[in-house]
Amino acid sequence: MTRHPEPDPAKLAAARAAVALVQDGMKLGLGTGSTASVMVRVLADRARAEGLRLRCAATSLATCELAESLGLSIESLDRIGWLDMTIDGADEIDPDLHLIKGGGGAHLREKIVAAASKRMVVIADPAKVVEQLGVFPLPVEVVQFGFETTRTLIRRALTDLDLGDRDVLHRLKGSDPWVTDEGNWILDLHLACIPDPVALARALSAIPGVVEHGLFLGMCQLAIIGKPDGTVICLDRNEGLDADLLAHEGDGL
Ligand SMILES: O=C[C@H](O)[C@H](O)[C@H](O)COP(=O)(O)O
Repeated sequence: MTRHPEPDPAKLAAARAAVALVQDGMKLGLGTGSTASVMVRVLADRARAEGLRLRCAATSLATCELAESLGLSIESLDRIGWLDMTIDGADEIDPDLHLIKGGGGAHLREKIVAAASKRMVVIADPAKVVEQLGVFPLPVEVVQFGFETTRTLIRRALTDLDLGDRDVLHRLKGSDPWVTDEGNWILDLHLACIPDPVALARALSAIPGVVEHGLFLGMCQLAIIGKPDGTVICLDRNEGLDADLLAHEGDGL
């Protein structure tokens, strides 16, 4: 039997709290990434132990493979239809619960699944909580055709938004382009800060070769931040971020 390393306690705490929200009969979206993988394991354990009848859609081939290997049955999103809840990770979370996602290149499918869900719950460790988005490079999925043209149009958009002359880097896997589950490439925008995420999202979406960017604005209703001591802080979009959490940001809590 394959042994898996002990999960990070903060991620595990967040995953357990999110899985506690799952009810029998629910239709679920399963996110992608290291935190979402912990959640899939916790979910599979609970589903097995309690005999939960769940219908799940995966946000990536990797999550699909993991979930099925643990006994969760995965169906296509279109077959399931609208979902009760999606549980996913994030690369950055700001005080309005706006997110940067796509560090693992899955943000296109993740956004489609989140848009099909009544509720998007994000799970993360404290390092993901920021006062302003943008330190994490913003992933943008682009079609391969006209790649350099699209990159130039993105650079122009950044200049128009006064974001300066920033690196717009082609994501690689070794020396080859990173290819998404949908067969596209990714540009990582090293912006340092994003003062107006709404304006940037609008500008990027208007560029023809852009398939999807990693800004998730107004999609997440609840963020569950796990702490290394096993406790969690829940951040509801309507209530804003916990001041203590922001004060501890960066020092590992
Ligand atoms: O493309 C990947 C996803 O958006 C992930 O949910 C995000 O990158 C967070 O991943 P992790 O939990 O591994 O930090």
